Amino acid sequence: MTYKGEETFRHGQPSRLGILVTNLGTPDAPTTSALRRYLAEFLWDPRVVEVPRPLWWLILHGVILRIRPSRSAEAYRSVWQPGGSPLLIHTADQCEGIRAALQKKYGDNLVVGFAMRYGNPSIASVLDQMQQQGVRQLLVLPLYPQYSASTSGSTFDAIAKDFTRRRWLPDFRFISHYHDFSPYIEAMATRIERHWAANGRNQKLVLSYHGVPKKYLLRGDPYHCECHKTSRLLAERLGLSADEFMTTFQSRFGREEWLQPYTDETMKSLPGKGVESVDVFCPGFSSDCLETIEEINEENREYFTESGGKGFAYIPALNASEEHIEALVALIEQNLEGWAAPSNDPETLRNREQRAESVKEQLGW
Ligand SMILES: C=CC1=C(C)c2cc3[nH]c(cc4nc(cc5[nH]c(cc1n2)c(C)c5CCC(=O)O)C(CCC(=O)O)=C4C)c(C)c3C=C
Ligand SMILES: [Fe+2]
Ligand SMILES: [Fe+2]
Repeated sequence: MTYKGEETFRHGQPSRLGILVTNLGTPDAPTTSALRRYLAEFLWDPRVVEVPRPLWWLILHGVILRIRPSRSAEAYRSVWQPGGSPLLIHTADQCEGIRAALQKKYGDNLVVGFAMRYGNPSIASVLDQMQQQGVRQLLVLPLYPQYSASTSGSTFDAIAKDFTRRRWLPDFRFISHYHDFSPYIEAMATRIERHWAANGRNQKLVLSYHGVPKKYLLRGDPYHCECHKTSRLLAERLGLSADEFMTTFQSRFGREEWLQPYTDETMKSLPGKGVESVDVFCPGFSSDCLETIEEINEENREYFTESGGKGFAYIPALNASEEHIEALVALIEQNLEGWAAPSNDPETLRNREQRAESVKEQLGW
């Protein structure tokens, strides 16, 4: 076994602080073959589907990967933009926003990159680049406000797996969640209030989160609890009473029970309960993506209006908005505490190189 390292290492090389922003990942193209590749990687992750491997392999390869890729490709085609998948575009913009804000303060001794848990750019490729840039202190921020083993936990696994192949590991910090971080709550409240000021306010605010199987909650995953806490803090900040907002769970996958209430069933039943208009916001999605643009703003809008609902407004995700970037930068800075950006002034680097050379000379190397 040879570990990855840099044979050309020089002591006078700058060392840097790295911020790695990650998200879930998205297919490379809205085609059946690209979706098969993406879904095969995503759905084989044991953090995502907790079914015994041999049985799951048969179901995944025998059934799911034969049917789902072409259906999902069609859905992705409806949201695809000239620059690619919305999730990728927003994540790249967020990374740029964070980089601009942090480099203004810390200079280029701090580097910011983004990677995807599944697909491209891969975590391994971005960590390679960071190693070449001399990153010796690494902070990882998965853009999942609420912790779930299937998302944040899985991202940690991917980093840890990458580290098993490296010789020189950096100092390492990992932000596993930020569901109650007040600048994040404030950014969402600003977004919603601005929407209300421009478009008026509907009868109920529905806060829809991606679901997970109910058994994950029963096995100890804090995701459900963190979603409800985010909703409570947001509602408190907006001054909403209990009947003015609700929390629902979307994107069910497979046949078992997932977290309830389901967003789609809620949209079908609300008009019959006297709720004629809704605003929908998705606090768990840091970027708009297939699950918000197509599933909420197209599918669920249709369920609501076909069931007699009159007004349906989708409030876009935080994306690369100024208030979101500010919140993420505040989160990063809080987690950088005690990590001074390294000093890479030319004189320090020259001195370091000279000291190393004199040690080598003494040893006759
Ligand atoms: C935000 C948190 C997310 C959690 C929790 C989550 C759990 C989860 N997801 C699946 C299955 C699928 N999810 C899909 C898309 C998707 N999921 C998230 C986020 C969370 N998933 C995002 C941001 C996206 C969109 C990606 C994009 O490219 O826009 C898909 C793929 C689409 C499809 O074929 O429907 C699947 C499949 C499971 C099983 C799960 C929890 C166990
Ligand atoms: Fe998902
Ligand atoms: Fe979906």
